[in-house]
Amino acid sequence: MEDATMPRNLGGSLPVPNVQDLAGRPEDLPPTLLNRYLRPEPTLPDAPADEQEHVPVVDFARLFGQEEEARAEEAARLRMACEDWGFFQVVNHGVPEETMEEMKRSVMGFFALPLPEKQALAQEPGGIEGYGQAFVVSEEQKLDWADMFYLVTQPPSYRHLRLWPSNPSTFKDCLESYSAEVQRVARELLGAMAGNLGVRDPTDMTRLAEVQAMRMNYYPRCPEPHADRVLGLSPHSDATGLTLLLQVGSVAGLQIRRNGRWLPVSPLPGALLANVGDVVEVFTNGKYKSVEHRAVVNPRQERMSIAAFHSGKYGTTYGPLEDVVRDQEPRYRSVSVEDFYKLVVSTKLDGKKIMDAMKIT
Ligand SMILES: O=C(O)CCC(=O)C(=O)O
Ligand SMILES: [Fe+2]
Repeated sequence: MEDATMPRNLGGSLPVPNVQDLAGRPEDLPPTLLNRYLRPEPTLPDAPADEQEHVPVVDFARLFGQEEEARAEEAARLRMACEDWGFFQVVNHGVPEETMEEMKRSVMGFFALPLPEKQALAQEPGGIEGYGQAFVVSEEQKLDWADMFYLVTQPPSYRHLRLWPSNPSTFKDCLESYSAEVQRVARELLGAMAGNLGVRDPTDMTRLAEVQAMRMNYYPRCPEPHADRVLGLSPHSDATGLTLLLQVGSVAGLQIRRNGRWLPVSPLPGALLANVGDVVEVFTNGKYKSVEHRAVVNPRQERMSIAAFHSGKYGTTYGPLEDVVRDQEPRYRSVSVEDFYKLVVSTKLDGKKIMDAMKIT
């Protein structure tokens, strides 16, 4: 059934090879195909190892605890993280460890299934939900060394349960609990941001946690000598309100753009990595900026991650919040959520960043 509430056409992708399958038989990789993954020389350097800063850590339990001083301290850290980094690690978030571990196991179990079983849940043409790829729009563009499995998870009425795997048998229940827990964390964090920003009605911000989608990423190991010239995920900012990312194992791969360099991020055990999305940049009139990030591949080990994207409902509007703009000029346009998703797709097509399209010049 066609559902007016979700961007069903978002990210409709040209067919591309399954990368997990490709990585399993590197001897069959023809040069013309390999060429679609090999990137030109890097334009930004990596941050040298001895100069690497650490993403700020926000203690969720202190931020919402009883002790006033601790709350203020944590709120200040959150403010700094949002203004200066766009990324932060969230610890003591209250998502039960067992729920996180079970989610990781379920995702590992899913990607370990034989290809035909996964392909039974393949994306439909023009749709983003399901197993496949996002945003492949031209034969010329460089491809990511990854497969993904994308599901809309909240609110429950938005779900396309046909695409929810029955194997592993724990997957559905586990996704359901994990999704609700992470949505709670996102909602509370957005509420705390509203407090920091002087937004009088916190629901102006927390409505960005009403819709949730999960992108489960699988990055196969990439055979030498190509690993240095291949990316798992192209540089991008998230076209959502707030993202909460769970890395499945200890293999590193995420890098964020900071001070003109790529800075690797190693998640703390048990932490959720939060990042400000494009919609929060618009809501805050640019006070909090979405930050570009990418995933590199590993020549020896596969890597998986689970990104939970939070955004607003169809039928609402994205634009700078009155309480933030006050006597400033709005620097971003206000658009319907539907039009925002159209921009997401069209700015991908002409390679231009969506924020440029949203900015008032
Ligand atoms: O795999 C990662 O660490 C990053 C994933 C990501 O940025 C995304 O799914 O938008
Ligand atoms: Fe991302």
